[in-house]
Amino acid sequence: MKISDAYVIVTSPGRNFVTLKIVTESGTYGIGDATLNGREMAVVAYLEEHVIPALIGRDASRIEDIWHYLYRGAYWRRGPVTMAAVSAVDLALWDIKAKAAGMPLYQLLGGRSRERVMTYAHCTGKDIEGCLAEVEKHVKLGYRAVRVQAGVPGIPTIYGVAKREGERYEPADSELPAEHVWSTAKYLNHVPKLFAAVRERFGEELHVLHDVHHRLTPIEAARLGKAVEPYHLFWLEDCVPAENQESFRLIRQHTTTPLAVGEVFNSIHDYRELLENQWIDYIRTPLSHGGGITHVRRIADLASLYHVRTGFHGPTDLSPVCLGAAVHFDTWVPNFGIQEHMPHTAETDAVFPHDYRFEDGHFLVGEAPGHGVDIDEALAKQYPYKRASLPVNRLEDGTLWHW
Ligand SMILES: O=C(O)C(=O)C[C@H](O)[C@H](O)CO
Ligand SMILES: [Mg+2]
Repeated sequence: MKISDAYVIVTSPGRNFVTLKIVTESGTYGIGDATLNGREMAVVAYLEEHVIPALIGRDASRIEDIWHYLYRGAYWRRGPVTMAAVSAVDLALWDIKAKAAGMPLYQLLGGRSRERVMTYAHCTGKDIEGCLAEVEKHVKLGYRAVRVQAGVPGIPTIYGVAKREGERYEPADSELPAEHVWSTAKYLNHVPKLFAAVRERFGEELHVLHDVHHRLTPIEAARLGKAVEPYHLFWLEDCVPAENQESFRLIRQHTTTPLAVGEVFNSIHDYRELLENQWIDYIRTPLSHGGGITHVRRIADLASLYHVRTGFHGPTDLSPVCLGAAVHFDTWVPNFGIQEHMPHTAETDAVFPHDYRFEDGHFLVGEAPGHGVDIDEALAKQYPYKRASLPVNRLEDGTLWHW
């Protein structure tokens, strides 16, 4: 099982994706997602300059040892670029191990814990009516859970809302960062009205989620959590920037709205106080940013001690490789909660053939050995990399804020 070759494939079938391919002497190969939205080429450089040369000749079956070699052995630990690279190696090695065992990945992890994986869709509108129309569309498609984000009067562009009605939301929409304007007061006054309208139109059964995208202070987040309690959200996501884990103590003291955190985390250490103090309800770190299966399953196990469940990040800026591996993980992990689902474009799906399926608001895992996702390298070459950046956010007086 010696690693004989490894290389990076960058492709942009509608948006940029970075894929690591690891090949063994026997010809068995695995692929991992190394995409970090807006910072793709930083991960490519880290992989090509520092990781791949050290992988050649190693035993691909020693996943645990290679993980520690890349994490502990690097001296410069953690951080999104490093951990995206480590994650890609880990996902590719689990793919190889499962293929060598002739098993779908979920079997290797411990087998099925459920028949299907509940997903949530993004529903966005420039105003409440537009958003309700999107919810209606997604309920008809079979979704049991929807994330709702609507434009706020007086704020020209806002996180999570598509530029045109009916289009998909794409955050990395310009070569250099676009500048958005933010008003906490306008937002806080508007959001409860959105949820009141959703409950009135769709009743009590639909699971409803919302992403604050790190924009509030702890006391503002506490106010929002309390204000939306009557609409019993499935979760309120990233209500404050979480570098200071202690912030969640205050939020938790004020509200029973469930809290989800962690799409920008990349280590179990980012979660320790949040979990041990039972300040959150869902962990969001995707396999392609949190150190792959080897590390994220440790986070999930720690979370399970505190009744915390998984709700992995699943925007279009994670490739089908990450999503495919996530569907295996979600099928196995005992403390599964929900899986985010933003459908990829047809071009992306063609570059990454896969055997996971979407049906009736759920993902169904495939039975092919490995994680079930491949890359068509010839097709990938037809879509060259294009620089794209995430926006920045400023308060109305010009102060730089959290995007
Ligand atoms: O899907 C979500 O919950 C997000 O917050 C999406 C992020 O904005 C996106 O992944 C940034 O690259
Ligand atoms: Mg989010």
